[in-house]
Amino acid sequence: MRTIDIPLGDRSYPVRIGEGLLADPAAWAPHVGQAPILIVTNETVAPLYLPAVLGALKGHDVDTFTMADGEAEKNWDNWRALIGRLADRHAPRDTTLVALGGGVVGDLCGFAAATWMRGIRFIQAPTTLLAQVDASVGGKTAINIPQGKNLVGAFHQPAAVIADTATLRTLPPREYRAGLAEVLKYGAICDAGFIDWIEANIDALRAMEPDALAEIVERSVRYKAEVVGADEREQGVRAILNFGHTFGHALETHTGYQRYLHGEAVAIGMVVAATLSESRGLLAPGLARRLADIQSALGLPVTVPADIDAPDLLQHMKLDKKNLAGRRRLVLLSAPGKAIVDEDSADADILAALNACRAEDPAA
Ligand SMILES: O=C(O)C(=O)C[C@@H](O)[C@H](O)[C@H](O)COP(=O)(O)O
Repeated sequence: MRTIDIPLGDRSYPVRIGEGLLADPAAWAPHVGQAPILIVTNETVAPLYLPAVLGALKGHDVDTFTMADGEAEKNWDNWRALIGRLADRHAPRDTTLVALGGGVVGDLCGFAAATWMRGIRFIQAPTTLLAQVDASVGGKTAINIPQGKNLVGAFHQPAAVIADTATLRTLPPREYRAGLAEVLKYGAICDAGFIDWIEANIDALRAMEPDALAEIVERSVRYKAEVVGADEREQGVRAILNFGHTFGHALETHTGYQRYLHGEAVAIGMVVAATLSESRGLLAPGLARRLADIQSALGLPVTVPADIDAPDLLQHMKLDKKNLAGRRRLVLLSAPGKAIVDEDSADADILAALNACRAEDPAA
């Protein structure tokens, strides 16, 4: 087991990464006391991993809350149902919530933890690649509303992250690929050498080779720990973690959270953001093409579909959380591995970048 600390003063916590952690009582023991535990999970994950977690937590007072699977479930109805369960069970303030699942479960469970009795303890037990490398770390919790992604939420740090890398072996291939988009994001914004590493290891990543998986989870968490440790509440540098997300969130919102997995939308968004960086003259030509080629090789989408109008996406971007004082703020690149926050892209620049990223083959 490897441990990476998220350095946040009295809100610091460990991210524990290893094979078989969910079933290991020793992985849980330091983070759960004698108070009640409510495990939040979904219908896909529950049959696979709930028995192991219940076994590891034997002797504790444990209840479970199981929701349906999918991004569209990160909504008011499930938040209300989860809060209702806590109320029905008279859950005291020392209750621990456990998010057992992907980013949707983690974000919704975290938001319930942030809001029940003004904030209770929770543990992230991420079972998808995307949640292990990104969503479970950093304390962003939220639900989606029809007007926009993650628009209702809170910063609420977990007490620990228990990332069992054995769970990645049961991931549907599409879910796994979606997680790779957030992995590549760290290369684009933090470390050009990581882009090189990913490019050189495409076959190993496609084959889900254990060493390659261990490398991407640990490296990604280290990049995220550094950024979150420097700026917990996104007052500055943390915004770079949003590279590709302004466009990705617009795609997700526009399609009702039904068409794309989050990582897929971010993959398209990263290509658009890199294309815009190049057309604005901020970034030397070539990286947008390179990111698109890597993503295509990893089985990720890279183009804006023909049936989605660029002005509609621009409209959704008005509610992006990075915007300040009526100014749109975008995360762009100035070099491979170097992100900047830009306030000067005009509507016309953005529309041109979106249209430049249309599929060359209209059937694609
Ligand atoms: O942790 C962050 O900060 C991020 O922006 C990471 C993103 O990859 C993640 O999808 C996050 O939940 C998006 O947050 P939002 O503030 O854009 O809703």
